[in-house]
Amino acid sequence: MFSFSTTVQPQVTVPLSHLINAFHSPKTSATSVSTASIQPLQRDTAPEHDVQSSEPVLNLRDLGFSDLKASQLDELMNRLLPGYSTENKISSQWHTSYISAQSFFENKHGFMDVFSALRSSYLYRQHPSPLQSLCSDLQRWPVFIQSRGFKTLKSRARRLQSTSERFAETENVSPSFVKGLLLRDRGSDVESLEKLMKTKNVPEAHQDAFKTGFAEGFLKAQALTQRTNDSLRRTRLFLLVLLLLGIYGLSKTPFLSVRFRTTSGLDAAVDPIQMKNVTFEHVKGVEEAKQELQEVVEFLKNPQKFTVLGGKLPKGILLVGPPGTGKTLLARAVAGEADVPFYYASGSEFDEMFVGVGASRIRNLFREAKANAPCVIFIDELDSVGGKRIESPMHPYSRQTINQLLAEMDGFKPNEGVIIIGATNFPEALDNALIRPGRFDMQVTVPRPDVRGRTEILKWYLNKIKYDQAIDPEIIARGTVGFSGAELENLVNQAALKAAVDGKDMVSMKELEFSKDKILMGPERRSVEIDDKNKTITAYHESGHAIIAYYTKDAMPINKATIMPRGPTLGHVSLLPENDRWSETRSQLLAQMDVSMGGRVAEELIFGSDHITTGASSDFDNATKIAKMMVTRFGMSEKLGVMTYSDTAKLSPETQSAIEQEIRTLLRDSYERAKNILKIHAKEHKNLAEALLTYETLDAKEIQIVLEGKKLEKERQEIN
Ligand SMILES: Nc1ncnc2c1ncn2[C@@H]1O[C@H](COP(=O)(O)OP(=O)(O)OP(=O)(O)O)[C@@H](O)[C@H]1O
Ligand SMILES: [Zn+2]
Repeated sequence: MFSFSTTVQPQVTVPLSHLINAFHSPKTSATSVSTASIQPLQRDTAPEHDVQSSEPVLNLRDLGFSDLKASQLDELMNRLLPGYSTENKISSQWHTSYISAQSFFENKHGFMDVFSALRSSYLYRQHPSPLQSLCSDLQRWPVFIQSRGFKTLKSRARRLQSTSERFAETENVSPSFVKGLLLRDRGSDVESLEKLMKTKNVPEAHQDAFKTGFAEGFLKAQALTQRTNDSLRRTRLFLLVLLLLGIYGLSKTPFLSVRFRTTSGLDAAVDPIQMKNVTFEHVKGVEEAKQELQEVVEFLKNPQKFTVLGGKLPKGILLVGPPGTGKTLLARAVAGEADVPFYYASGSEFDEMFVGVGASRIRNLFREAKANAPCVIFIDELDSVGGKRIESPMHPYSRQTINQLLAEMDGFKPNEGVIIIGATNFPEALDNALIRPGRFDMQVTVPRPDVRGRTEILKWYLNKIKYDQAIDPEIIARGTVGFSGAELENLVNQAALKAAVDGKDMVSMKELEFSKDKILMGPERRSVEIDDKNKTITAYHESGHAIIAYYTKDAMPINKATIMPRGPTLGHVSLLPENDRWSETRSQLLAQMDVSMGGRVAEELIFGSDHITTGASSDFDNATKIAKMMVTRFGMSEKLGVMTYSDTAKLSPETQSAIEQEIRTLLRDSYERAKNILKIHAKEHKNLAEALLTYETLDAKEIQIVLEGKKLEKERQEIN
């Protein structure tokens, strides 16, 4: 029998795909409750990594949690996966615990917070590999804390809980291991926050915002924490705080009229929020959605006339899309465009432990709204009230709540002028009754913005700060495939922070690139001493990637090369797709593989095969992933033909080995191609590596100058 105790070291693995599935599509599970599973495994029975399924596994032991006590482990799991509970554990060799997918969704922001903290934590640097793959999977998620001005008090409280409190209340509340995890070198900063709040006389009402801002700022501008010079730090901190307050103020101004709805108690007052100031103008890069909603606006402006003329409208509209893409903003804009009241509710508010509370809140909400029609009712996180998890023990009264919602929706006529807008990330999770005609029967998709949308969003947020006119937002947009509106907003904010910290009076391309890299790769590590030998190896390694990218026809254009350590990496080369790529050609895929190979090939050619380093492991991961996809999914292997092989574990041993053989061949050929190019361009390779050693970072133009054999005139970067 295995039990959690201080002597046995439990190895906890969380199959990432479970989490991601739980997050993205609860329909993968037929049952109503369970989806995500956490499996604390006995060490000697558990494989290091789940090779069979080849899915990325977050191995907590690898993360440095090897000496956790049972209680600490539970505490940690609770933080990572709210809803995880010890009681659920089955006492068998394989402990399995299920958490409700629902509670997982509801806490998604908290969950993200933990990961963003993890990502910027020292652990990331200490144990890069598992976290790295985790983070790259999370890249398409909002892996940082979003600052939003207009969620309910409840969700704001939740956010506070998950960010600033963790920092601010370290002394007594957080168990010490969490402190070690999240606050490794921040102890003194937390103190200075308290001090600062006292000395600056921050008014009570602003303290929370101040704290959140502070904590967020810290996660974001982590470079600060590594300064050693105390007085320097204090000035910078002060600047940072000023800036945060500035940003806070800015974000408040257009929405001054927002009032938060309180939701405690049965008869909670329902206050409409007048959305005069938010219009479609404020929502960028979602043109189709805006067009579809235009009709709704017309209707709200004059419901009677609209219906007399024969216009037909659904009562409910479902906005579907990933987090942070602007669903809430769009709903507000609909109300704002039509100049009608906006009632905000979050699905999770209706989810109550007590009989009738959720249902009565819904009743109140609709009563108020109908009395003030025309108006918009917005229900955020609709899936958490209208999900399929009927009769689950975790949510005993949800059926009642759904029924009430259905009854209310059926209970008024289309021409009464009430429009209900629901938002969800997972339409599949919704109860079928909700999406029947006469209810939420219109779906509007709010996708992640494409390159044009991203450019617009960046421009929009840049216009709120001081920036260098030479900035080309499109370049940043091209390098941020998959970012949501909220993420782009954060990118601009971080750039502004960085500029303030560096004492600049405006944001330039440099700060934008900086914050993009930081979001994608973790903070810079200027303080890390890297000896000359390693620097030289890194310079040749990175130049290797760059040379291959430069001289391979179908490779993406180079954006930048650097040997500045960042996150777990010692340097990197970034490439920019010319457009968002919806599909890729065989030769583009091969080019990507070749570029990945460039680093190791360079090490081998320059320093000899005895001196190759471990630095190429993620390059090989990349190349292998591509090769595997080509063979098993894209039908790009002659030997295996145009067939897809999804579950490789279930294939016959012969097929498995044929696949492996093909992948190996693809990789070997790629390696040879890269070697060939580097041999031909040995001179350029050397020049580029030397330029990197001198200047540390080179942009696309500078790389071109070096490779064309011209002289590079550039200010030497100071490396401290
Ligand atoms: N398309 C966009 N244009 C401008 N700003 C945007 C856009 N998308 C997101 N944002 C910014 O990000 C913030 C968060 O977006 P919002 O809350 O509307 O997203 P959401 O889709 O409702 O997310 P969630 O599903 O997490 O609730 C907005 O307040 C806005 O500042
Ligand atoms: Zn590399």
